[in-house]
Amino acid sequence: MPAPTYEEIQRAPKVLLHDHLDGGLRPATIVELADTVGHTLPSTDAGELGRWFAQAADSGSLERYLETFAHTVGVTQTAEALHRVAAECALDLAADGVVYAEVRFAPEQHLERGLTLPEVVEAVLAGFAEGSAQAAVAGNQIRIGTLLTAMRHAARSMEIAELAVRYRDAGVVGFDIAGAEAGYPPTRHLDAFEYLQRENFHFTIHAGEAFGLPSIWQAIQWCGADRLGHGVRIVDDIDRATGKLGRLAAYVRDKRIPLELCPSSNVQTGAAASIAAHPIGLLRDLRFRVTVNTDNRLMSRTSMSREMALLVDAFGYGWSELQWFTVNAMKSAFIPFDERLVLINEVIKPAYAKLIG
Ligand SMILES: O=c1[nH]cnc2c1ncn2[C@H]1C[C@H](O)[C@@H](CO)O1
Ligand SMILES: [Zn+2]
Repeated sequence: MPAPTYEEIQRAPKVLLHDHLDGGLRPATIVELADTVGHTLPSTDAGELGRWFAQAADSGSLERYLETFAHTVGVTQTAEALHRVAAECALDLAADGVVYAEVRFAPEQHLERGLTLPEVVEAVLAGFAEGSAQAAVAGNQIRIGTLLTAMRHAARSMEIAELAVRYRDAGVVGFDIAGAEAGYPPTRHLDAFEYLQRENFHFTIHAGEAFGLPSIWQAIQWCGADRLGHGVRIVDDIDRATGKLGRLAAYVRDKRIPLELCPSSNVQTGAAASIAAHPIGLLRDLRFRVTVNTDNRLMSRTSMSREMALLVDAFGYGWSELQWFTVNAMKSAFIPFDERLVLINEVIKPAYAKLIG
């Protein structure tokens, strides 16, 4: 059977669990928004700006990669701007064939021009709703769940966790912490995670990206994370020659803890040397609960289709592997079980059955 082409992958239903709203702005939108608020950009040409983000993010260091967000966050400080970028995010994902996405952002980073935390959340939720409705009219059905992120270097995680719970019936399906990992362990935010567990809420934690096993161990065994944002460094607990798992890696696999792997992003921040050398190959072979994600479409100049196409090229994957990643992601989503099943049985499986032939 011939390898899936990029165009075919784009038409296939895909599920995305790890995508940052402020890492996915369209370059042309950044230029327009910057103009209206007087924000200075490295370039006011959309093409050049797009290339600048990718190059600046290609630093080999998470800290330097994160510096590029000053521009996307800088131009999204009003309700109108947040609404617009959320709507465009929904449209862009839907046009790429994503049928279910969880998109995250940090409300505390959008308060510079006087918005309150609830106003930030409401603007984004309204933008996702509008973009999803427009996409449906164009024939691309997408459902978007929102994750609220707290910045791990800051001290607002409890407040953001409460905000997420407050909006749980309005489209917020989970919570996360992000930002520089080294020096900011997950247990710094233990009170927020314990609160969320008492509320029967869901959360993922960025862990095992720029820092290794202690971060993953804390995220799971102290904080109770449902999923791992990246988690790629779990390979440090696996003997690559024999495939023998250490106790933490065995626990992650036994418990079917989903890994939100983001291949291109990991190459940019130095967590993997190349796509071909990315641990996703090993982790899939060992049948961890692997999912494929974009992380930041702007900084990585990527999309769900592109991430999958890169894996097809590097590892020779076919439709059955792409379906496996997609079903894994849908099983691991934070929406209710019955709603996940509907998407798996009525959208994903029928489409891949046709592709597999
Ligand atoms: O891959 C990442 N690791 C840690 N933090 C990240 C990553 N991608 C984006 N962020 C940060 C920068 C954003 O401003 C923030 C909220 O989306 O999350
Ligand atoms: Zn991320």
